[in-house]
Amino acid sequence: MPGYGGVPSARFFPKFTWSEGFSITSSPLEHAQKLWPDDYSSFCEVIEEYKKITRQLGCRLMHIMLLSLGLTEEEIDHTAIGDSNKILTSMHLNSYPACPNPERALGLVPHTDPGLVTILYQDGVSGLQVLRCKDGNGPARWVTVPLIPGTLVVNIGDLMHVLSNGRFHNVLHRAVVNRTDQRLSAGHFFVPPVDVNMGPLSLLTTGSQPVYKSVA
Ligand SMILES: O=C(O)CCC(=O)C(=O)O
Ligand SMILES: [Fe+2]
Repeated sequence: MPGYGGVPSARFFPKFTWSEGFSITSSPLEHAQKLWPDDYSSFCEVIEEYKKITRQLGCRLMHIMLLSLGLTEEEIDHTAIGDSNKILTSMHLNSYPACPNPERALGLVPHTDPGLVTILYQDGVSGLQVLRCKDGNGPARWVTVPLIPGTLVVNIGDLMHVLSNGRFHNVLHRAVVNRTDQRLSAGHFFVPPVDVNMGPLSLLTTGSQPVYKSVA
């Protein structure tokens, strides 16, 4: 749902979620006008500009990812995400206020992003964690993503995992909160056009079984 609100998946999780957010599907104008009737235009301008630039970045990144899988430019054109003009995106702005009891709360429950890729901006406070699988150094554990000023985080979503036949891994992640600082983040989510079937790229499954079925 566009506009101000909480995180829908929070209902299914035993811990309290300590966050609020603002979802933007097309233009933020209508909802921003309601929240800040006298002072919405600079917010909308910044969001539109950020969306435009990160949209180009996300589409370019996905193109490079497909090239890295061995597809030619022509083969990319024929994939479900070959026409970048048809890629759909939405944004979610997250606020995690300082929390008096951070051990008992999470900002965002563990999840994978459902789409292709997500470009995530974090302000100056860390809190994003990814689940590192069990390895020689120990059992599965949550690892905080280091906050590097001036950088964006790119998450691989479920549909990119499927499209690449499991070559690009979607990552289970969550957001933790802390006692002293509010944290802000902004996710820009990329999904395929609505009318396409998403399955493993046939070029990646010749000679072997697709790991995933197509999803509509
Ligand atoms: O706030 C964060 O660092 C994570 C946000 C996130 O995972 C999401 O919005 O899907
Ligand atoms: Fe996420």
